[in-house]
Amino acid sequence: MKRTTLTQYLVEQQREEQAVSAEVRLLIETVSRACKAIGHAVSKGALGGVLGSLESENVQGEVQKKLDVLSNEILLEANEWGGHLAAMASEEMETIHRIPNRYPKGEYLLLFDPLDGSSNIDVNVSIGTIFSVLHAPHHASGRDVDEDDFLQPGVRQVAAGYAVYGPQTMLVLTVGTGVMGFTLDREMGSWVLTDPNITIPEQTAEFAINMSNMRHWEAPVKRYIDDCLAGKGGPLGKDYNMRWIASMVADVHRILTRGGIFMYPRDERPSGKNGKLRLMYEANPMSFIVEQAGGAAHDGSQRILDVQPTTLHQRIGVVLGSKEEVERVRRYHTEAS
Ligand SMILES: O=P(O)(O)OC[C@H]1O[C@](O)(COP(=O)(O)O)[C@@H](O)[C@@H]1O
Ligand SMILES: [Mg+2]
Ligand SMILES: [Mg+2]
Repeated sequence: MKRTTLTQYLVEQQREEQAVSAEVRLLIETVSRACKAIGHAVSKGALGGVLGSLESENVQGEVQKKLDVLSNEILLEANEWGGHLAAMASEEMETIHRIPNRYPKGEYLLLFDPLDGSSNIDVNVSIGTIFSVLHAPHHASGRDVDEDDFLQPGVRQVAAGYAVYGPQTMLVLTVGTGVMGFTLDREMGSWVLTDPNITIPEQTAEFAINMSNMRHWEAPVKRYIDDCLAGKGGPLGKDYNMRWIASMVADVHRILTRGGIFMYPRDERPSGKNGKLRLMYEANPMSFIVEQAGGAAHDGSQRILDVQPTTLHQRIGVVLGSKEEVERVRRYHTEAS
């Protein structure tokens, strides 16, 4: 069987499809190498001394796990010299990280959630890394990048992807020409294309939501989940199944594989009115991937990829997955307004 590696796929996207520049190709390869290193650390668990929490908190006031910080360092270090970057931004860093002493200035910006699903680290459940690539606006002018340069809507993403550290380590990637899944061949150390042209089935009978927040949800979300729970005899006319892993990467990966709807909606708590997930390095890359796989993503009203960010770490409600169900939730919101 002919094996296509990530490198071969990217070269083909560069030369034949002109979907990526040589710089983006190298950048993705660098990120994918960092993900291999993170996956390696994850797999060592207690033997590598990587489990548990630190004393520190990140910018969102969340206690940092050792692996949050280690993964952030691995990504920073790999990309400091390996890519054509002007700057990086991360869930774990308050401000942007400029690439020092580069001339000409790098053309791209990299954003990442170095370790997604932190609550699952110590219990040996799938976790991941999410990343997004943007152009650095005005890079030709030679001026230093600032935080405002990152505040671009998700439609401008040049590439997005995630690595999932589960029973298999996989990298799922889009450069705007569909979604490709690569599995890490640990013996060879290479990412092998195992899931070409991933598409999400339009219809589904599976939902993913943290039900413990039900009492805080807005009415349209409650209506949708009530309809799902009503099953065959209810308005949707079918029995639904539910899954919640509590790692966005793993939940979205399941949806890409077998369809479904994923929701972390904004809710009526003061702390929930803007949602929980982060727009720039969780919602945007995942929405780009989901749309490229034929699905849809909105925040309850607006398409996520059209949202104009105002701050680097802003949160947003997320509804994504199989088109028909995602559109149904949007309709429920419209009918309620
Ligand atoms: O614990 P909850 O409220 O169900 O939240 C789970 C969600 O939080 C997250 O873990 C947040 O990501 P981080 O671990 O990167 O902070 C998502 O991956 C997941 O969808
Ligand atoms: Mg996350
Ligand atoms: Mg994280």
